[in-house]
Amino acid sequence: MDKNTIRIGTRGSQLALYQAERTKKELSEKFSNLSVEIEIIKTRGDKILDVALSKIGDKGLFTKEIENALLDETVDIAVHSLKDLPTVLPEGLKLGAVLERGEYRDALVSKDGRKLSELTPGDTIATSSLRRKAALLKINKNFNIVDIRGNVNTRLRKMEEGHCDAMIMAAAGLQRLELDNYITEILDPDVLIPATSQGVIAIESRENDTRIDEILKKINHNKTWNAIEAERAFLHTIEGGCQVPVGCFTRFEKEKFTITGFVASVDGTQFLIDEEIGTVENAHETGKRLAQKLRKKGAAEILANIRK
Ligand SMILES: NCc1[nH]cc(CCC(=O)O)c1CC(=O)O
Repeated sequence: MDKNTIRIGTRGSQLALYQAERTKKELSEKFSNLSVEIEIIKTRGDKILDVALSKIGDKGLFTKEIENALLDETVDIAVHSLKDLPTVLPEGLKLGAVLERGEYRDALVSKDGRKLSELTPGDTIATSSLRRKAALLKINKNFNIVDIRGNVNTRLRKMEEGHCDAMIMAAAGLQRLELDNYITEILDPDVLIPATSQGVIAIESRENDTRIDEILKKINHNKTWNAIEAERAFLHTIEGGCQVPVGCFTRFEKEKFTITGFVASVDGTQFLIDEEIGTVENAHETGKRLAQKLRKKGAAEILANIRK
């Protein structure tokens, strides 16, 4: 293996390619004689386009084939949207680094420019995320929520064709594709708490690959790392994946941060929310504590009912 080359494994979607290119740029800026190559790998999630994500119920749907390439040493690192990466990674792999977090909130994209507060029960709002669905139904139980799949461009086209009046997407995804002009409204966490790790680009690497560890150390963003340590510990302890209505976000104030998390029933009628304050030294424990707090309030029962 040429020690001046680093091969990035990524999905071929426009968003994934943007993220891989961003990583390549950061690597090239820090290591001028490193040759960075991008390898596109197709995943099962790219092939199944007609089933709601929450119904496939398969962790690592968008990551498994890429992780196998990492383990086979066909590639050296893999770039993902962190929110698509399960909290437990396959044996032999680890989270190597994260890039500075971008916009972490969700965005409303509506066909005629109306904001969320201007939408009425007759309007159809598309999202395939149970987290977004629960939060919308909590705001108005009569909203008509429908599923939608496909990449960002496909979704925008579906809306134009009449599939829905509005939809919710991660603002970061739209921004990365330079589609921010479609954003009608950025939704603050008091309206919709984002997904764990939303807006974070992650680099997965092999355990015990010291050459890669040395490289990744230089591009890792520490503050983002601390935030996602807390958020992923929360998600792991609550035992939520992308198949359950769970979310959290972290705000920093100097050395301290506050993590706010929620667990809800799919219809939004049960909605538990709480927060914890932590420091960078105990980020993991803080996230875990928040999950335990919500479990005491009944989070486990809410989630067990959804999984039934
Ligand atoms: N689940 C798909 C996915 N994974 C990452 C992003 C956007 C980028 C990010 O959140 O980091 C999206 C699109 C969306 O949720 O609208």
